[in-house]
Amino acid sequence: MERIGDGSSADISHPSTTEFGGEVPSVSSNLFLDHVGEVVLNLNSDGLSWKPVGTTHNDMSECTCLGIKLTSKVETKIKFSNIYAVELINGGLVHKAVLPNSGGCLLGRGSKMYRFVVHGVQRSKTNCSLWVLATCTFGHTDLQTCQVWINRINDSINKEVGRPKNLLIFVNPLSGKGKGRRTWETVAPIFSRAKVKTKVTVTDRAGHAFDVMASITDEELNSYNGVVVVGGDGFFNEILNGLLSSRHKAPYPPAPTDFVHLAENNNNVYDANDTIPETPLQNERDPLLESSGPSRPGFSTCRTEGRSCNTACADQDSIFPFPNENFSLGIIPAGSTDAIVICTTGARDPVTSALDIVLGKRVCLDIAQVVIWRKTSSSRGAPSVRYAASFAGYGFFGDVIKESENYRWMGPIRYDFAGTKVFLEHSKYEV
Ligand SMILES: Nc1ncnc2c1ncn2[C@@H]1O[C@H](COP(=O)(O)OP(=O)(O)OP(=O)(O)O)[C@@H](O)[C@H]1O
Repeated sequence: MERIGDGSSADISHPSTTEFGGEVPSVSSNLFLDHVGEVVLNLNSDGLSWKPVGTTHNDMSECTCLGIKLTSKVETKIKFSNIYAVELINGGLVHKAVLPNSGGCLLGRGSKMYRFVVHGVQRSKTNCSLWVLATCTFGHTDLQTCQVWINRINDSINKEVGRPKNLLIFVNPLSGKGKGRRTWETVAPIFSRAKVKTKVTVTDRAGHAFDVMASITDEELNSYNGVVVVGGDGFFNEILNGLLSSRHKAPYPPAPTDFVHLAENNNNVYDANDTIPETPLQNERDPLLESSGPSRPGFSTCRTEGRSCNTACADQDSIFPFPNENFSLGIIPAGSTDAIVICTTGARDPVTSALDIVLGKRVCLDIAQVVIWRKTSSSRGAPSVRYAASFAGYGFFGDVIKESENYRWMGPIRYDFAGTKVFLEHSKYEV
């Protein structure tokens, strides 16, 4: 056990480090906790815990830190997996504590303190799918003590696996009712606090993000830990298609029989499995493309040892040359429907999504591949391929989406309006 402090009366310490079998040595100090008073703060391999000092059985008044009700006798804990940042803030007076130990030995009344904030998350009490921000401010009269704590906490959170360091962000300013940019401005401080580098592109037209994703080199893409979409389902699918269109290689499914007949009549028989060229890795099993699902072309849910991931994982029949195992896709909801976010996080909350991303929380995502065979003899060559993460529409649904674009100014209600209009047109669709 290592004691960090300046040797003030309450901080009398015999600096020592307890280290078991290479584990993170636990550290302990007396610090001042905003709104609580003097506490003994401990750091161990799992996280932080603290307990108020100098209280008696009668001192059972309550206060709140990290949104948790504290009584003077209760030890409070937060795991490193739920901490995303720690930072030194301007010195100044700590808030007068609620607990009677506020006038403890660490601090004379009105003393100036150096302070650091631990930024964490916790589940909302009213909706367990939501993260809420939770902060805790610790103080000490000695700057060096604060700095040592900041470094120790940073060392520990940097060891958390799967957290991104560098992200490519696309913002659709017209998402929903034009709230993409505002949504990004709301969550951007979470990324900067967590020291995640971001390269932000605000699109200037439909198809802009597709073009960037389709043309970016694998080398550049792999300098990022993932792509984050600030927008709705349509925008996410656009980026997904840009990402996969030139990178996902897999045999096509068999062509429909009517297509084959029609093609034969035109003396133009295509072999549906006459697949996409340039698949040099076809038979080489990429160690990053583990799958637990049945062998079929395309993407499937995957599980890696002891955890799930939301990186699109291809089966052995398909090639998805991503050297970066941790490459992930993220969405911060700003759209009209946001079905993908609701399905993957259980909530439609930009802050929850941003926190999931900086904390490296992942979930698998199935991707559907839609192959559109062309029927004209002039269209020999690869069929048209699309990818979808939430749904693929044809006929009535396709018409509704197309029509709804004329009423984007209405916001989400445009789908109801366009749906009614297209329904009343009473079109027929061949399937
Ligand atoms: N700058 C832009 N100007 C016009 N259209 C854009 C721009 N950027 C992206 N788009 C297009 O806007 C379409 C819809 O965007 P998005 O999915 O973000 O919002 P939404 O349609 O309101 O939400 P949802 O898809 O959840 O219903 C996307 O298909 C995308 O191609």
